Amino acid sequence: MDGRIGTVTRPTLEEVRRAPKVVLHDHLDGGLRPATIVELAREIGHQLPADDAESLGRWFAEAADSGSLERYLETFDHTVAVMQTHDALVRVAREFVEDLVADGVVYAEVRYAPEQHVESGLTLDEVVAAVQEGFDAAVAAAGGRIVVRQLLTAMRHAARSMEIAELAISWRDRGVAGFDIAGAEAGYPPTRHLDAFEYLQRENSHFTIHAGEAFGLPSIWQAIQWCGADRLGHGVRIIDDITVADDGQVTLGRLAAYVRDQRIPLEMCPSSNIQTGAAESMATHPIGLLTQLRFRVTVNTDNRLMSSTSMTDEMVALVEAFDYGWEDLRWFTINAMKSAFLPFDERLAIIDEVIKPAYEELISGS
Ligand SMILES: O=c1[nH]cnc2c1ncn2[C@H]1C[C@H](O)[C@@H](CO)O1
Ligand SMILES: [Zn+2]
Repeated sequence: MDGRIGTVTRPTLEEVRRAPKVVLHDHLDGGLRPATIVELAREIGHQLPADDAESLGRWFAEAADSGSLERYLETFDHTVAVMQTHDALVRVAREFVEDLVADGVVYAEVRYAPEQHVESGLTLDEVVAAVQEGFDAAVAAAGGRIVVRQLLTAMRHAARSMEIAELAISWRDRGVAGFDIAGAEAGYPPTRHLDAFEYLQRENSHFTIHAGEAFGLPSIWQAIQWCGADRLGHGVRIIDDITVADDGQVTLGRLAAYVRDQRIPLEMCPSSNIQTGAAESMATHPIGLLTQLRFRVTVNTDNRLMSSTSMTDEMVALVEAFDYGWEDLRWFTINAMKSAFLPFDERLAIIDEVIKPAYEELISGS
């Protein structure tokens, strides 16, 4: 494919890979290299559903393609199992960032739940330190081509969110930019963790909440209006508060209007949504309408291993589904950088010095 459709030039896979990209929603335990899982599992005697890297990669993609968030989440048992020691965490974190660099990502917020990595005796603090060590090594090796921050996730079915929020604050100047809750959404509303969110607000910290993925508007409403989320993880179901009449007239309900008016960032993860049943297909994914309505849409991978994807692949899939061009990809990228949990001057520097000049060149050359 040479990228030309009629007279319009479509961004090609290789061009998109070279373009600077920003990811705000990418799980550390959802982005291991299959070959690394095989090696680490062998070291600790963990039984995997496949023995070689290629079949294991395929197994993850197929098992995660289940149409249900709960079943999708079961696949993490195998990644979390091999991430229980200092050395394993350092390695996984280092390789994760190496893969982001190779994919052209210039800024990443990487999340995981420290409470899931203490089975072999590491403390929560040691878990965060090991991940940071891996990130630092890969960032140094990349020579400044990427900036990476951790987001600490608490599992919504568990009861350790306050502890994890305190951990995020204790690491706030050492690589941790914020907090999140994840896991099964139905039955576990965000308000269960209100004390943690209120604590973070009092600390002038930042957090995002997985909401509006496997459950609808009440989850989004609670995340924003009760818990004070800065961003929404997924947020796809905000579409339930938008009506499009036969004549194309669009009406926003009060919650959708609030999300758009307040420029609340939506961390959209199209491929993941198709696997968990939150969206039917790329072509019908709500990201199309939400982009058209100028919500603050960002594009993310969620779990590169389970969705067998990358930032480049997500962008290219959107280009193919919605005929997006460079201006659209730049808009997604700047939206994401504006929404990062990084100080304003640092966000601006990446937008002005890295993102804009690169897209300017891509746009003028297309
Ligand atoms: O998309 C998701 N929704 C809810 N939970 C998720 C999603 N992707 C990953 N997780 C869970 C499984 C991981 O073990 C955990 C921490 O990264 O977060
Ligand atoms: Zn997620």
